[in-house]
Amino acid sequence: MTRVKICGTTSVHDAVLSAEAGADALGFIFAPVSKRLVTPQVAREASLSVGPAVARVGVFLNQGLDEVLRTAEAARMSAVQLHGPLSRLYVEGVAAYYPVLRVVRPADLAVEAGVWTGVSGVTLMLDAPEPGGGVPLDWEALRPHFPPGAWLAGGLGPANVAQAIRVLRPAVVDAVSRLEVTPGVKDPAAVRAFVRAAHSAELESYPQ
Ligand SMILES: O=C(O)c1ccccc1NCC(=O)[C@H](O)[C@H](O)COP(=O)(O)O
Repeated sequence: MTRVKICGTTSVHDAVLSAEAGADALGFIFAPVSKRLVTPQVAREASLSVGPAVARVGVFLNQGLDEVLRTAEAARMSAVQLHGPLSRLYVEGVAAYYPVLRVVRPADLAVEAGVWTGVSGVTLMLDAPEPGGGVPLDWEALRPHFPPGAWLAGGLGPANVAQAIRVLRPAVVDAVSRLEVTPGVKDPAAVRAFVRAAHSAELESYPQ
């Protein structure tokens, strides 16, 4: 079964809502540019409210190593998601402390898949060039380069997630903008429909 990450959690209420809907992971965005920015204090409270079976992913964009590690610790994150043009040394530095999702854009997928495949503690996540923008990717075109075990984001929602899963077979699907009533506030019906659609997607009928 494909697992689900619900990103852009900004309150205890929405953390519990996503967990009760069946989410496997919650994302907390600590990048100051985001409309879904959350404080480490609120993220910590939300993180502790969902129990140990739900992963908590701290999301960062071009932030200093020290800031990433301190924030992830303060917010009780279980993994860290890294966006931006970062050095291999930096990514490996974070991976020494937390499981890392290294986010790559479609144009860089083939090269980055080569760099990170087999590197312990680092998992590839494919996302649109503008994170949190709600724009879907061309899944068919990306299929030859999408590595087993990678995570998928970019314009996913209840209506298209099953098709994305059939084409790319990601380990985890991630979404935010199509699951909100307004940036940072979840739409309960959309969250539930997204988790249901992803968890029940059929893989057999799509040719590999
Ligand atoms: O969503 C944001 O505001 C954001 C800002 C800066 C860095 C990352 C951000 N989001 C990361 C995510 O994991 C989103 O869920 C992912 O980009 C998919 O977003 P969407 O296409 O809106 O579903």
